[in-house]
Amino acid sequence: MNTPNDALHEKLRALEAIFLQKLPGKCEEIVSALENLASCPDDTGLQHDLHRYLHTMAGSAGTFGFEALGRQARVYESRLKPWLKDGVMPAQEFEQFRQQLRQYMRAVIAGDTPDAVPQPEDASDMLQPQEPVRENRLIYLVDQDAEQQQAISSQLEHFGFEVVWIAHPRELARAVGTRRPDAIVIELSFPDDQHAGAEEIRRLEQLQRFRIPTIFISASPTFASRMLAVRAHGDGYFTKPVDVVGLTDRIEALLRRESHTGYRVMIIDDDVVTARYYSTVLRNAGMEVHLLHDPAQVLAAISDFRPELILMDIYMPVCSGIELSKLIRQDNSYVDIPIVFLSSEVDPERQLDAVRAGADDFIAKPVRAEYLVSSVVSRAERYRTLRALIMRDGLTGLLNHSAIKERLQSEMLQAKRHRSPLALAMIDLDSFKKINDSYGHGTGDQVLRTLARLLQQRLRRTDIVGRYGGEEFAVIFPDTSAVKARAVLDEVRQAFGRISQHAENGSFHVTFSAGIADLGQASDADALFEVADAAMYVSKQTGRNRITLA
Ligand SMILES: Nc1nc2c(ncn2[C@@H]2O[C@H](COP(=O)(O)OP(=O)(O)OP(=O)(O)O)[C@@H](O)[C@H]2O)c(=O)[nH]1
Repeated sequence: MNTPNDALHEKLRALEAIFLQKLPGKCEEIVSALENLASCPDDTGLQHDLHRYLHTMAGSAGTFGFEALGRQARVYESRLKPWLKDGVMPAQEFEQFRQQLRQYMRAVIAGDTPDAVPQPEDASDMLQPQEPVRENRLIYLVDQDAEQQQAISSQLEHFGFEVVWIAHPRELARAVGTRRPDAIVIELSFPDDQHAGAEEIRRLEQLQRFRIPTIFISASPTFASRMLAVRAHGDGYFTKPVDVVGLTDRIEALLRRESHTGYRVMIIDDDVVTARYYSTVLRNAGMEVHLLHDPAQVLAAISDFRPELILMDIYMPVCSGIELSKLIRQDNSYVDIPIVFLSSEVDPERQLDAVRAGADDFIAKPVRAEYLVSSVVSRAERYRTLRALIMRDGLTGLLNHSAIKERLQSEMLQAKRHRSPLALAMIDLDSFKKINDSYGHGTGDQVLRTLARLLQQRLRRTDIVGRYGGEEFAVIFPDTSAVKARAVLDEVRQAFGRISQHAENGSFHVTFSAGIADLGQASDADALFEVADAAMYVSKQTGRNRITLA
């Protein structure tokens, strides 16, 4: 049976085969650039053409296992460089350079070079296959208390989790072996064994050799019991009666931390085969990759794809990578996207130029697949964390007021460009003042978090949810008509109304009112917010707990 690693291996082999097939053509390009230059040695355009071809060869050959060829191309590239700087080519030296390079390229075309047999790096050995993304997150709830099990299950299910109940820790290992859950919620102690929950989790970790995020629940608030959970590598500890909203929060936070992949990476490189090689490696590590071969499209591509990291080559035909980073950095919204040069440039001066132009890092080609993945992950992760701090609302974790406004503006532009529909919903909690007054501000905050999470869970990943103000939320539905958005949001409205909210002095239910506007009803983001807001007020005036189309 084919494993995911076999599949990656096959893809990389296929790309290597394409490189090999194109190699003679690339060598011919170098030879003809060389001959053009020989006929017109003072033409700086021709000098740069030859340099670019050699530079690309130096970077790509090593990547596909032709290490000696890559090294050799780099030697020729560095011999050419001082001439490029001064614009002068000493005739005799150039003639010697020309003879040697031509002879070497002919040998490569004939397959006579020291690395006629490529020894590609085996990227597949370094990468772990990724688990496919599952929409419904699975929780195993190991609990003997039927009443508590019922309360936890029904709340978690409201938030889109699939909950499977397991009556005793001894049944857990078999269940995990059959279907691995995203998280486990387990009682620390069982009547027949005080430590059964903690012990089973430790045993499972040894058996499976991987960690499943685990939260313990217990009647005991003591230091000793908590320590038992710590020693079983528990990620959370809740005492009974369990605060289900807090438990859901903790599970969400744990699962967000686990899924650190999925970063959006844009690769800008005119060398199609090399770019595909890197994209295959990154995709296999769970990232979303957008390949851009034409630098002139960069701003539209960034606005569409919203990369969390840009990898680019320094030498491209239309403009240099350094110029391109300056162009990207001119736009205020893109000053903080990490830009990493992936290039065979070895000249520290040029590397410094790149850093001055706003690059964050420099990865020298050829690069090991494992190194590429870890450099990308660490930079993209930091960017995501910083963005989250700047753009997210502290209470709900949703986009804050300015971020959702900015996002609506860019989504509207994009929708107009692609002639696709878009809807905007404004949502406002009903009689929220009364909830704060009756149950306290803390309980009010809990309700806000509950709605935030429900919206995130029930809507599509592509829908964008923000906290517009106090108890007001906004949802952008890209590619969706207002009528369709109303149908989807109405399901959320009904589900929200069914959730029972808990406070120290009792349980209660909350509803919301909403208004939905359509892209065609306004020309900019501010105006569209106003249209949706006015529709929301109609819902309030006509009895609340309803949705009105503008
Ligand atoms: N707990 C909490 N309350 C907030 C927050 N932001 C705003 N509020 C409260 O939300 C309430 C909004 O009340 P109103 O604007 O009078 O509206 P309402 O009571 O929801 O009534 P309708 O909107 O007419 O259904 C105020 O009491 C605010 O103090 C917050 O971050 N946390």
